[in-house]
Amino acid sequence: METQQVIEGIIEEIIYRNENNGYCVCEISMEEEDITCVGTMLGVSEGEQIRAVGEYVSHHTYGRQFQIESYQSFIPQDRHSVLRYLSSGAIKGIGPALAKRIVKKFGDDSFRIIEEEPETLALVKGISEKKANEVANIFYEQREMRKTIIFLQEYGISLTYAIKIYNRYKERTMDIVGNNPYKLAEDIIGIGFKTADEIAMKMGIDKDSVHRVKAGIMFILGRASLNGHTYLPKNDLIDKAEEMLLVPYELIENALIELQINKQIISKEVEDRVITYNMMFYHLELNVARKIYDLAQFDYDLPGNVDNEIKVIEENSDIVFDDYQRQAIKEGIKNGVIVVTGGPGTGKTTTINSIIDLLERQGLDVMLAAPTGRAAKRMTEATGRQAQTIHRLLEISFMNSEDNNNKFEKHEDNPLECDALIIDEASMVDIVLMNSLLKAVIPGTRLIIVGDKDQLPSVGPGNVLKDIIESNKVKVVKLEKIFRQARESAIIMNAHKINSGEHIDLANKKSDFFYIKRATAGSILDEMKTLTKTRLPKFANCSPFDGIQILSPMRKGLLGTINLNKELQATLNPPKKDKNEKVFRDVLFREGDKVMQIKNNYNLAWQIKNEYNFTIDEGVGVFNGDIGTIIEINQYTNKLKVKFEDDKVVEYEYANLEELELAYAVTIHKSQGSEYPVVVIPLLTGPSMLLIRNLLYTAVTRAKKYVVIVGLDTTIYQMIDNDKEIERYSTLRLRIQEIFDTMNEVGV
Ligand SMILES: Nc1ncnc2c1ncn2[C@@H]1O[C@H](COP(=O)(O)OP(=O)(O)OP(=O)(O)O)[C@@H](O)[C@H]1O
Repeated sequence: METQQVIEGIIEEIIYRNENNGYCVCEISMEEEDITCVGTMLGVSEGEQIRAVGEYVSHHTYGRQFQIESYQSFIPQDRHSVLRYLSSGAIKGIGPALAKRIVKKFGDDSFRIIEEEPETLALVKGISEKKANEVANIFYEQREMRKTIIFLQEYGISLTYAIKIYNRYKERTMDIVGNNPYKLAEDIIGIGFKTADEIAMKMGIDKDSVHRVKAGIMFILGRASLNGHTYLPKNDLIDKAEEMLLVPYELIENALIELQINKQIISKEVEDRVITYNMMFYHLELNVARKIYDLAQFDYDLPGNVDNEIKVIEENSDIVFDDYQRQAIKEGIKNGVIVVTGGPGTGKTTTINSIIDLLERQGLDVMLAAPTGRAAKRMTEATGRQAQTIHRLLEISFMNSEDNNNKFEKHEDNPLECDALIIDEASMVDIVLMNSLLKAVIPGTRLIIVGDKDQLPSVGPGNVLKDIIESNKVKVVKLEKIFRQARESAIIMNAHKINSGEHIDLANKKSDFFYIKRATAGSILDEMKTLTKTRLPKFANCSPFDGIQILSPMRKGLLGTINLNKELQATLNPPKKDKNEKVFRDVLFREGDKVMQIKNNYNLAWQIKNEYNFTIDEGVGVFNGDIGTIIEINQYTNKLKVKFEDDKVVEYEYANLEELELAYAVTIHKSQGSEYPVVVIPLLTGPSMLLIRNLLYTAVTRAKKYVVIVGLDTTIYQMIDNDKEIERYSTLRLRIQEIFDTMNEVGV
């Protein structure tokens, strides 16, 4: 492989340019040869002199090229280049004929004249004074842009980001960044506090700068939200800020005051302690609480013959509802908001189906949605009606990645048109999504929230389902009975035992729940390989690419997902001559690999093609937890194609590979809301905060047909005994209580 080199030359021709992202292909003439260069170059023009750093690469069609990583461009000096530059159209209003006349008159001095004495330009035939000034302005702007890009690169900012930054701030860039580089962390997606801090340190900005401390505090609150919290106790926040920023306490206090004045954060006293929110999360909780209150104010009449109708349903389905189910059905019809919660096999789906039946018999419109594609698909199958993801229900609009707003077409001004909305797998809904959802639900719509409160909370911030239940302000029906059919499943029975802290019987081999004792990480790894490669595919009639899923409590360690994926990739999809590969950061992707999308991307386009390669459906949006297979890695287009379930094919630019992970093994956290025919769980040791009951409960309840646990029984029992939950800082419960109490007091 050739290494980095520096080239210098004149841009002879711009062959292609994408004005949005700055991608450019051009011909550069150097002393000894002409070379095609590709890379990100903003606003360069023919005739400019360029000094670029990069490497020579070989393109399958175009041959040897120079791939530019960073560059500086200079205003041309010699007559030929000046003419070339001015003729290229780089300066609007000057074409080849005028360019010739300018150069004829001023020669090498042309640029100095344009810049310093634009009025003199008017001496050239065909240039009015007005035009001369316009030319001077454009020239000035281009010079500023060039200077800005060089300025940003000097602080180690890559070209791609330099261009993003310039496009955002334009001629104010140097002022803004020079004054407060931390602004970049606020405004530019992809630049976080750490990068901004590095830039600031290179600029010699004082470690004690208030901008730095404020940005650091916002970063810590942002990181907390990634861990599921909507706030941090103020003392915690201060400790973390002191530790990370290494600045005195008073500076942090001052920054907190400034942030509060600017309404970026808010501190509140709650139950004898002061807590601090990023203002956005505070408002999200308030809005959600308010909307739940508004919806709950509606009471609906039960149809007079409701008991008869329930009886008909019972006769048709050959079951008798238990008291809680009957209560849930009636309350679901009567109330503005209701939560139906229960573990696996307790009859949630059966209950929802009856609610839908009864509502539809009254001529009412019912909509169904769930937080993930997989959960929505299951809901569709279980109810026989179309369920959608919440994102699709709210009609995701094309989202500019620079602008996080306006994600959904449905909101308060364009609400969902239905009489009842049923949300399944509600434990996965975070505060951000709940807020977006409730914005689109108008009072007068019944909201029926269904979920298992004992599952792990949502990946995103908040503890929405539990908080709503624990507020005690909204009607909640807990289903507890495990029905006969479900009782036959050891998976379901063991899940309930685990949830109530009871030790499970690991000796029973004749069921759908298996335990294989292995005492070392190495032997567990070996077992994982044989299980997924041969034993389970034969036994369960499905493959690790489609049906068998390994779920690990953690990412790190020999039995963490990172290592398991490496090992299983080598076993299940070993290297082959005709299989292309791509290394991205530390991960090697290979054609044939099983992968998972790890964030919601509303813009990513997908297509479904038929056997003749005609597109039969297309759309946008690939979501966290979607699993697929890599079908192509193209070294020349720098793209990787994944086929997801439902045959949706998605093309990833290499730069977006951070959205994909290998998925032979995924963390239990990531498996929430998904179900797989066969779940294999390695359990040996791990950080004690991960060896907890509801993690095991969530893992086991992901399996439809078989669970196989490989490891140590002592670890399994340790998890069952450990009913600690990972703490989530959230105050939605309090906000709901507050609003109901306040409104009741004022007699609304
Ligand atoms: N009242 C009842 N009498 C008899 N069987 C019932 C009753 N209610 C539900 N069942 C049966 O119990 C089983 C589990 O019910 P259902 O699928 O509704 O539960 P669930 O809570 O949705 O389960 P999961 O969360 O695992 O999907 C089903 O086979 C269903 O037919």
